[in-house]
Amino acid sequence: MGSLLEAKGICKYFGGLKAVEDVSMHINKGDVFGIIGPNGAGKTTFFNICSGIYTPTKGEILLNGDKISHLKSEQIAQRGMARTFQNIQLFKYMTVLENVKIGFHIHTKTKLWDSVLHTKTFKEDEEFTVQKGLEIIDKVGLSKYTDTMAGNLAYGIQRKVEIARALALDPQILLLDEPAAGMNPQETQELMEFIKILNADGYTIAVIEHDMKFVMNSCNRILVLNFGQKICEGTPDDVKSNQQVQEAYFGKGIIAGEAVK
Ligand SMILES: Nc1ncnc2c1ncn2[C@@H]1O[C@H](COP(=O)(O)OP(=O)(O)OP(=O)(O)O)[C@@H](O)[C@H]1O
Repeated sequence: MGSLLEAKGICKYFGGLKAVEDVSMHINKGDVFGIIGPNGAGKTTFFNICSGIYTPTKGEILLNGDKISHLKSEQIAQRGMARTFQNIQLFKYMTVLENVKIGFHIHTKTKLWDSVLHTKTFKEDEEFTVQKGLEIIDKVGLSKYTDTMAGNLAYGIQRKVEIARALALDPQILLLDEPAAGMNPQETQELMEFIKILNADGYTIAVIEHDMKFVMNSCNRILVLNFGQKICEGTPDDVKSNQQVQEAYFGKGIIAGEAVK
C-alpha cells in the first residue's frame, strides 16, 4: 500500500538557521503518527511545510503520491489535509456551530454577493452547513455546547471544537499541533480516547505532542526530530529502544523506565 503522506529530503532554512534538515518520512493510511522532539527541534516547521504554510527550501511532500509542496495551503486543504494550531484559533465570540460551519466553506458555492442578497445558493448552502455542522458536533460529543460562545468553553472543549472544525473539511489526514498543551490530566485522557475514536472512524492522524504518555499510548508510528534532523522513525517500541533517541533527547533510561506507561 502506498503512503498517504510522504516527505522526501525536506529542508527548511531561515537564513543561516537549518530548522529542518533532510527529513524523509511516510504516513500510512490509518496511522496515528506522532512527531516528537525537544523544543526547537523543527516539529512545527515540518508541519507547516506539510500543510503548505511554508515552501520547503529543498525536498518534496507527496499526498497520495501527488506532489503538493508547490501548492498553497488552501489548495492542500481542498485535497484533504486539515490541521489545528498550537495556539487555539477559534472565533471566541461565535458559537460552536458557527465556528464549525466555517470549516465547510471549501465545500460550498456561496459568494459574498449570495450572502448579502440571500440568494437560493446561499439558502441551500446554509441548510447544508447547518445540517453537516450539527452532525459533526454530535459525532464529537459536543451537542450540548452547539449554541455556546466558543470563548466561554473550557480549554479542553475548545480544542475539540477546533478538531470538529478541521473535520468539517472532510479530510483524509488531520494534523494536530500539540492538542494536549495546557490540558489537565483528565482532559488529556479524554483527548486520547477521542483520537482513538476518530482513528477507528477511518481518519489518519498526525500529531505533534510533548506528552510522552499520550504519544506512546496513542500513536502506532513515531518520528523523532532533534536539531531539525530525523533521528528515528518507527513504532513506540522502536523509539523507546533507540539509543540515539535516549541519549540525544530523553537521557538514558527515562523512556524505557517508569515515566512511560
Ligand atoms: N519563521 C521563522 N523564522 C525564523 N526562524 C524560525 C521560524 N520558525 C521557526 N524558526 C526556528 O526554527 C527552529 C525550529 O522551530 P519549530 O517551531 O519548528 O520547533 P518545534 O520543534 O516545533 O519547537 P516547540 O516544541 O518549541 O514548538 C527554531 O530554532 C525556531 O526558532
